[in-house]
This record gives sequence, structure tokens and C-alpha cells, in this order.
Amino acid sequence: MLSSDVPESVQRFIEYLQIKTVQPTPDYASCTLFLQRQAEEIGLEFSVTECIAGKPIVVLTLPGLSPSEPSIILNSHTDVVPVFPSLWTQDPFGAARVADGEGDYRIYARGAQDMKIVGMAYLEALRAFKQDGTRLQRTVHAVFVPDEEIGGHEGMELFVESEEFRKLNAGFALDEGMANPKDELRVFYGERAPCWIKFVARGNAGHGSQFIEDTAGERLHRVVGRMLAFRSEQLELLQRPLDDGGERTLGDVTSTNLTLLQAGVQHNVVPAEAMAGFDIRMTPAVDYLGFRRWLEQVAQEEGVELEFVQFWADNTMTPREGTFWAAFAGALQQLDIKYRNEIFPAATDSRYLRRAGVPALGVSPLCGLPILLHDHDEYVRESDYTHAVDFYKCVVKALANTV
Ligand SMILES: CSCC[C@H](NC(C)=O)C(=O)O
Ligand SMILES: [Zn+2]
Ligand SMILES: [Zn+2]
Repeated sequence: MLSSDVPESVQRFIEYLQIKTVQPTPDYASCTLFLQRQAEEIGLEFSVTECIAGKPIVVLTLPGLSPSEPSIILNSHTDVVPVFPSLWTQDPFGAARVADGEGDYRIYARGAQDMKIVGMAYLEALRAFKQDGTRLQRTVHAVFVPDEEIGGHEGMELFVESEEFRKLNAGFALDEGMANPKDELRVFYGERAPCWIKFVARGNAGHGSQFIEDTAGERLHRVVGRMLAFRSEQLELLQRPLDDGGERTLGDVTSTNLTLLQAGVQHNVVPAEAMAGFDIRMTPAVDYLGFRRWLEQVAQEEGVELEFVQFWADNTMTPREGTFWAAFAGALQQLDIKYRNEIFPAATDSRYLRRAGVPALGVSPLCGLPILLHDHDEYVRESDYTHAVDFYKCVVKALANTV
């Protein structure tokens, strides 16, 4: 039990952080019960959809005065990534509130940044609207989805295809972004597309003491060399300024990493097969299908097989114009927040929303804070949480009143 000097909103955040929704065995049942209690306390409509049994999509709804207008979706994922407990100085699921010596507190927990702070700040903003009698024009749905951390295939990917999602009549969505150590909000209007591939080379086998010709290792080596040359080109591009003189960010280039290597059984046996896997993230400016054809050509020229483990072919971006964008940008101006528009370097559930025709912005209102998502000792400051609630009060009000 927390002492009464901890603000009630912070107590609720801590309670959410303590629920072990950690992959690969997230406790979604406890999480759903917690969210149901929040809905009852706040006075929000509550529903649960399971596209796959045991994978709940929880929706808490604040009906608007113009319910036929497309709604605002406040999306967050409930799952968090695993921890290496020995590398934490705090219990990753204790959500310890530790004075930082500067009049603030740090709240340590897995999911503090990614992205339970966002989910709870949405609810606190809706709670404030209910408490002070603020009525919004558009209906607002706070949507809590499972399994984002493992690709969202049994969560948002199926949900956007469901009748329950269609009934939400979504017009615009907010989703996760990333902290910025600088004092500038990162607004993600698109994201890079994952392209996960495996090259499998086959060649002559034999005794390790001989000059065996045309081996799997040699073929794979040539392919890896070409992929790493492409990697170097893109890394060099990252360091060149944009046409308007601005700095390029990771989202503006295509990154390539050699992430899997497999071959061999013992030292003196030349293996007949060797595999190299790459995690490639394609920037939306790239012609994805053209890039795919280039990969196929490399494989063919080097005489290896190519397998696409994952290839995201949609590069829909959220327009930075129109009423929703104007309302969002206006709210940031009102809050006196400096921001920069970026392409998210990795993949979030926003890609499913955008592909389904719902413009989404990825924003985690965490400025002046180290990026600790997926890292040890993940924390946020208590003031980040308070600011996040104020942020969503202003932004959600602006978005939901654009009619
Ligand atoms: C492609 S499914 C995996 C999703 C994961 N998302 C994040 C945010 O780390 C990633 O980009 O690797
Ligand atoms: Zn996340
Ligand atoms: Zn994550």
C-alpha cells in the first residue's frame, strides 16, 4: 500500500506498472480487470474483443456530443518486453518511486516509457474531462491492445479487420512515439517498413584441409559483402543533410543489419549450407517493390536462395495537413511545445491503423529524458507523467472538437 502523500493518479500508474504484462507470458487477465475498474471509476463505456482467445483488446469509451462524427482513437499496447533482472537496480515490476534529489521522483518499471505512461495518461485525461464536466464533440476511444511487442499479429493486425473496429468509426489516432533526450517532442507521421530476409547458400562440401571450390561459405560471403556495401551507402547518406539543410534521422534512410548467421557442424567439415539473416528497415521514400526486386537479383546473381520472412509493403504516411493535423499542431503551439516531424525507425501498431485508412501520429510526450525503452532501469520522472496528462487533456480536446 502506498502512503497517502503519493498523488492518486500516480498510485494508479504504479498499479498499472506492477501488472506483469511481460512477454512471452503477459498477464492480460489482470490487466483487463484493472482497466475495467478504471472504466467503472471514471464512468467510461467498456468493452473487450478477443480476435484470438486470451489476447484482449480493451476499449474504454467517452461518448461525444456528435457521435456520428468519426472518432478519436487513443491507442496503447499493454504488453512489455522481457527484462534481465540482474541488470536492474530496481525491481522491474515494483514500480519504485525514488526521490531524485531535485524535487522530483523517478518511477522505475518495465513499461514506464514503453508505453504504460501513455496509456495511463490517456485515462487520466478522460478522467479529468468527466470530473470537470468537459464535453467533447467527437467520441474518444482509449484502445488497449496486446502483443505489440511481438509484432501485433494477434492484436492490432486482426483488430483493424474486425467488425468491432469498424464500429469504432475511427477518424484519427494517437499512438506511441519515443522519448527524446533533447527538449523537443518527436512526432512520428510514418514508419520504416520491416523487411526480414534470409539468404541460404548451398555449395560443395568436403574435408576442411582441402581447397574445396564453390562452397556455401564463399557464396554467402559475396552476398553478405553486397548487403554490407549497401549498408555503408545508407549510413553515409544518414550523415548528409537533407535538401532543406535539416539533419537526416534514422527514419530517413534504409538500415541493414546482419542479425542471423548459421553454418557448420565441426571444424574440419566444409558445410554444404550456410545462412545469413538481415533485419532491413525501408524508409518510406523507397520503392519497396523495386527494392525487393534488387534483393532477388542479388540472390540470383550470387546463386543463393532468398526467403522473405517479413515484408511490409505499405508506406502510408499521415498527412501533415488537414483539420486533424491543424488541431494537433495548434494544441502543441498552445502548450508551447517545440516539435519535429520524423519517420519512426522501427515498427509499431500505427502501421496497421494507417494501412486501414486511419491517420495516426506516434507521440510519447517524454522530452529531456534518456531513451530507455527495452533497456534496463527504464524509468520516467513523476513530472513526465503529470505533463503527459496535461498534454493529452489539451491535444485530445483539440482533436475531438474539430467538427
Ligand atoms: C516487425 S514486428 C516487431 C516490432 C518491433 N517494434 C518495436 C517498436 O520495437 C520492431 O520494430 O522490431
Ligand atoms: Zn511500444
Ligand atoms: Zn517496445
